[in-house]
Amino acid sequence: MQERDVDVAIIGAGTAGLSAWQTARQYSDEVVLIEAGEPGTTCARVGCMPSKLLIAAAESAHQAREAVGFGIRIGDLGIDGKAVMARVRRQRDAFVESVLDSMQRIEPRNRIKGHARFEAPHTLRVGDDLRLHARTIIIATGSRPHRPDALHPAGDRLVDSDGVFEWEDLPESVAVFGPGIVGLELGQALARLGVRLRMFGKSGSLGPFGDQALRDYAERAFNDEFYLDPAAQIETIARDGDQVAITFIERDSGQRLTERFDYLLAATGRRPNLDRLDLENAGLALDDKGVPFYNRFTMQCRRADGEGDDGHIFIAGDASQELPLLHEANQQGRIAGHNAGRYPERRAGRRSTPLSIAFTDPQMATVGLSRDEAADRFGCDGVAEGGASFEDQGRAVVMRQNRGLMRLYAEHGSGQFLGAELFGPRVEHIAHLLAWALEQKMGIERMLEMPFYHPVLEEGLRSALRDLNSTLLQGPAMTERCLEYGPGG
Ligand SMILES: Cc1cc2nc3c(=O)[nH]c(=O)nc-3n(C[C@H](O)[C@H](O)[C@H](O)COP(=O)(O)OP(=O)(O)OC[C@H]3O[C@@H](n4cnc5c(N)ncnc54)[C@H](O)[C@@H]3O)c2cc1C
Ligand SMILES: NC(=O)c1ccc[n+]([C@@H]2O[C@H](COP(=O)([O-])OP(=O)(O)OC[C@H]3O[C@@H](n4cnc5c(N)ncnc54)[C@H](O)[C@@H]3O)[C@@H](O)[C@H]2O)c1
Repeated sequence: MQERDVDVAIIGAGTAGLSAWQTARQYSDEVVLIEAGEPGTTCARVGCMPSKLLIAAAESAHQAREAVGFGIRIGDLGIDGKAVMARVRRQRDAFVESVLDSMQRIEPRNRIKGHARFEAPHTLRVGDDLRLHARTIIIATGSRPHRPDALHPAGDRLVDSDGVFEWEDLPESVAVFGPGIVGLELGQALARLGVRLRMFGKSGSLGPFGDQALRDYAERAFNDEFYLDPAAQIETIARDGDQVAITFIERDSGQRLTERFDYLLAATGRRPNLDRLDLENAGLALDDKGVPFYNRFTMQCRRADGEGDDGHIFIAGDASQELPLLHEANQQGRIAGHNAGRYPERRAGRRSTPLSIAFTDPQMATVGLSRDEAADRFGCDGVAEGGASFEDQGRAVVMRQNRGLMRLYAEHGSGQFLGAELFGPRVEHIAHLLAWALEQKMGIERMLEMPFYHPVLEEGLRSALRDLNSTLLQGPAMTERCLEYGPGG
């Protein structure tokens, strides 16, 4: 058994692990990055990038179909599934390659291949042949798709998001289980690429929305394109020839139907990769799901033997189960890297405004506090709500993308902006403006003083802000758009 002493050992070479390495390396030459699987990060291999590549192809098909609404005839639409998947995989490989290139900056002796697990609080066993003694350790092991037992009867026809990007051709049909962000992004893209699709959820949840009005609106909008039942009644799932047969109660007719699909796509959430780390040897306090308690400003895990969070083990990225998003993994990795590098000194890192965007059409986004979180913090009477529809918004009408709704929350009295849920065309941009406004701690009146061009989608945001301002009793209600701001403004 080879033994080695290091200053910082980072488990997992994903986005969080790489950003942790980059920062911890500023403090020591002895910072090792351990990777058990294929390097290249979840984001580039099976996450953000390949999913957006599939969505881009689907958008193109959708625009071609929609062109007729502008008086433009394109003729018969042909979708070459093999070519679509070839481009997805080719571009995906290029993104992975760029990550691998940047990893070359890490000295080979500090890149360790193998599965790491704890033998003791300061000792990691990597594979069969290496034992590492580390002054500090960062857990950046990411997450993996969860496949509930109920879906296992689908056998080898059961895939998850990792499997989709290995397809060499588009299937004829897919049943998607889970209308979360992964299910909606991939499901809508597949439907737009001509795949026969049904989407089944459980308990009524839909994407990231907490606001019932947005959930209802989004459910209707998606159902215009493909079958979606967020609270589905599934009776049986069985392997049938080369397919999977699903018996379910159809949402509107109440009929019992049995349909066959090429694949059952499990988009039923993700679980942190903490179960094979032998965390019981790490001396950490764990919650009932086995996730370490940690301080979100230092990313320092709490020791099992005390109340404090002053241990030498840190956590970052999807493994922390806080907000499984790329920019969060990056930020958490940076904080963990700095604190592990300069341990035992520690500093609180900066955590930015919560921001999440689903690349569906219309897009879904959440910023800052949800309505329930705002009510918990300020009391129900302390929170004002306002909103606007995209249905009559000028620029959205021009583009034939006038579907969607915005809900904004602010604090009564101060007029402080608190958060928003958005469903609408390209709301990724409005979500960023709102996140930046939150970072600046802006009030609704000040946000209304910002410039708004004409005609742009952001004028819809102005309508929502006006509505919220009048609920706050800080300004007049919006009466008629055109009179004040020009058509649709
Ligand atoms: C389909 C999909 C689409 C997504 N789209 C977006 C998006 O558009 N925008 C966005 O912000 N986020 C998106 N995400 C989420 C985003 O990809 C993740 O939040 C992010 O990649 C997490 O990074 P990470 O470093 O925590 O984990 P990872 O990149 O998964 O890295 C963890 C690494 O640890 C390794 N590892 C695990 N256990 C061990 C061990 N014991 N020993 C050694 N190595 C180990 C793993 O092999 C892995 O390489 C998407 C996710 C999915 C699945
Ligand atoms: N655009 C993005 O930023 C993006 C894209 C994809 C993923 N992500 C990240 O990945 C995380 C995981 O996404 P996800 O969609 O896999 O998980 P999720 O937890 O958001 O959604 C899972 C969905 O599956 C449903 N579900 C659970 N068990 C089920 C069952 N047996 N049958 C039917 N439905 C079931 C849940 O009710 C929920 O609606 C997200 O929270 C997000 O942070 C981000």
